[in-house]
This record gives sequence, C-alpha cells and structure tokens, in this order.
Amino acid sequence: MTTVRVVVGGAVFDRGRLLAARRSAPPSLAGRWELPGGKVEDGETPEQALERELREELGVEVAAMERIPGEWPLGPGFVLQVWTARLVSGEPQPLQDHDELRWLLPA
Ligand SMILES: Nc1nc2c([nH]c(=O)n2[C@H]2C[C@H](O)[C@@H](COP(=O)(O)OP(=O)(O)OP(=O)(O)O)O2)c(=O)[nH]1
Repeated sequence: MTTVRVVVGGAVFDRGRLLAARRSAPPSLAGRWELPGGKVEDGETPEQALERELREELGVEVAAMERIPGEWPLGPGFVLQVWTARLVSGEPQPLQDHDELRWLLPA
C-alpha cells in the first residue's frame, strides 16, 4: 500500500490580514507564493506540524484553528491540506525556505 504524505499549509490570519510567503527553495519552486507550512512528520498531528513549521520557518507562534475542507494533490505521494491559524506572537520573518513575506488585505 502506498502512503500519501500530508503537507500542511497555514492560512495565517492577523487583524484581517492573510500571510503569503515566497519560496526561495528548492530551485524548482523558488519565486512562487504559497501558504507557509511543511510536511507532517510521523507521530505529529497536522496542527502540531503547522505550529512547528511556522516556528522554524518564520519564527512565530501560531495556533492552528480549523481545517479548510478538501485537499490538493502536489507531486507524487503528497497532498496539501490547509488549516486556518491565528498569529499568537512574533512578527513573521523569512528565516528558512522563503525570501519574502506579504500580508494580504481585501482589495
Ligand atoms: N507549505 C506549502 N508547501 C507547498 C505548497 N504548494 C506546494 O506545492 N508545496 C510543496 C512544496 C514542498 O515540496 C512541499 C512542502 O514541503 P517543505 O519543503 O516546505 O516541508 P519541510 O519543511 O517539511 O521540508 P523538508 O525539509 O522535510 O524537505 O510541498 C503550499 O501552498 N504550501
């Protein structure tokens, strides 16, 4: 049986703004904007993985809130699931895997 690994992406909200992150790695994805996150490791819940990834990559504490229904296929063997998350503390910095961050506002 093949296992599908889950990548969790965070729709991080703070004061009505949504966070977008531009990848700097790997080269095939560099320059593309995404919801930041990463792979769920063995023994972790998606919520724990999201909170860990955003601590590592952006230096912030977030609280995962609710899963957005559905999932999106990525490369072979991976799917993306998205959770809303609330910024608890810190200002996001592109520490790892990203070179630019933007807070999006309604047009
Ligand atoms: N976070 C995130 N990843 C995405 C999105 N779309 C998309 O194709 N991906 C891909 C990019 C990566 O290949 C993979 C996420 O893995 P990652 O490299 O950020 O995860 P990680 O920190 O656990 O990485 P690793 O060091 O274990 O390789 O999913 C998206 O919207 N958000």
